[in-house]
Amino acid sequence: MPVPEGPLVVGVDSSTQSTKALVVDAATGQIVARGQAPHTVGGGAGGDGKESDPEQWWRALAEALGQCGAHARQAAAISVGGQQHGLVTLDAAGRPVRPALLWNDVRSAPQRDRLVEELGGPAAWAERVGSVPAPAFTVTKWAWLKETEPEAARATAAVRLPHDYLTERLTGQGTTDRGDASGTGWWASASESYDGDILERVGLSPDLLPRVLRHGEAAGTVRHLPDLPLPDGALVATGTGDNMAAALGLGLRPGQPVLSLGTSGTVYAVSARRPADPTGVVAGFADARDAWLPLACTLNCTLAVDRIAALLGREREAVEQGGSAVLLPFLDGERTPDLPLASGLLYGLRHDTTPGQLLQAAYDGAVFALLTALDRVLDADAAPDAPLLLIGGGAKGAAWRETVRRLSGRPVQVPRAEELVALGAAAQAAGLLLGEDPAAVARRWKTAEGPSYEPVKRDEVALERLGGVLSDADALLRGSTP
Ligand SMILES: Nc1ncnc2c1ncn2[C@@H]1O[C@H](COP(=O)(O)OP(=O)(O)O)[C@@H](O)[C@H]1O
Ligand SMILES: O=C(CO)[C@@H](O)[C@H](O)COP(=O)(O)O
Repeated sequence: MPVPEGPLVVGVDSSTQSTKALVVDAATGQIVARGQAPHTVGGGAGGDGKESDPEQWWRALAEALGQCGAHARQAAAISVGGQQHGLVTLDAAGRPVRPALLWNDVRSAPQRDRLVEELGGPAAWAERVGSVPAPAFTVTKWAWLKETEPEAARATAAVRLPHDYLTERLTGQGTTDRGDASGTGWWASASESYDGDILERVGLSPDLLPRVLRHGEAAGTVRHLPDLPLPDGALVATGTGDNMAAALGLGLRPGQPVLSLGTSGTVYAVSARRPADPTGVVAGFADARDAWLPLACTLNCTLAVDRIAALLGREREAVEQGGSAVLLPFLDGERTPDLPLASGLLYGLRHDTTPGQLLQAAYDGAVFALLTALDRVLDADAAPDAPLLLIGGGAKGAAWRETVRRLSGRPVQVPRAEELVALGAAAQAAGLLLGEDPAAVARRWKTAEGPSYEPVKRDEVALERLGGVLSDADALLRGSTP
């Protein structure tokens, strides 16, 4: 391995399933060391939620950094990208009051419906906040907590997002950034500030929230932390949500579409225009710089398809083409389309349907849900033939890639760099350290380079079949019948 040229920086991705840490040479983008440690997601008291212990994220960070050996101790700057939306409630001593409610916990669907109506409906939310909240959004989770666990809400002295929690443990300062703040539902994109009226409606004092840093500001420096292999005094960048970090990590320019296949499926692009989609399909996030990140997200992506592969007793690549089965893999309810109470649906079985075709149908269902949002995400700046940048753990799989090609009809590019969230965080840390634009840092590191795949003819028959089943099964998918 070549000797690093520049100062070393650390980029962290604290996502749903694990923490990944990279030590990167700020001059060249070369990955000098990496570490990864898993997280546990539990169902909460009733078993129907999605919760994780923030303390475990901290321990996972220590473990992942520990795996980076001496290199982490030489880092001059660090930044943390984290799963978006999660509600972290801390007591006066900074300890979690209860496990964090994660982005894919849909128990706050009734509170979401009420909040949308109270504020004047979807169009009013889109205009003011930039997004019509899904039950993913922090504001709906806080409303759920106030209603369902009032003692926990009363004991809360600070409210944080996952990346804020980790950043604060590094620096001792309560901070966040505009990218991740834009997924709370109480940060209004129209005014680029916390919305006092929304906070009042859900009974949350702004004093409990972190300060929103501007792009390029430092969150602080690493304080003395004996359990973490980082040097005291290293610079800490703002950090951001994982999708915003990946956009930085790709050095994304406006109009370049990204499809990310991880626990969540996401489709997004950077835009110079503030998004405000009244249908609620597109969340109008801010990016981690000064632009915007219109994004649509599904709850059921790689984990759901892996689960179906396991049920069928097949390897994830053991797909077969053909047949007429349709599988909507909405195992966790769904966000795109907005069906929080849905469960998975299988239709179109015949005597000759094979297990491999059923697995392919699960891939089709997951990719179809994401692609329905692609045109809404892209604005007038987007070239219709721009390649889809395929990232996330699923991008390593041929079955995912071929499904995306067949159902999108677009060229696909798969960046060789695998950990784009952690790389984006590293680029943010390098940008802070060197006084450079983090997206320019990532472009200098050539993170988006990788094999390109020509477009293939779009499989209109499969798309039509999927769309037909989705609309015919609407009543079933909207109901709570398991
Ligand atoms: N070689 C592979 N082929 C296809 N999918 C893979 C491969 N390796 C990992 N994955 C998928 O990647 C997913 C994790 O992706 P990742 O982007 O790390 O998720 P997250 O950031 O949500 O925790 C796993 O659920 C797994 O299905
Ligand atoms: O909710 C969203 C985006 O709005 C998700 O994309 C989360 O940010 C979780 O990300 P992963 O753990 O799947 O990376």
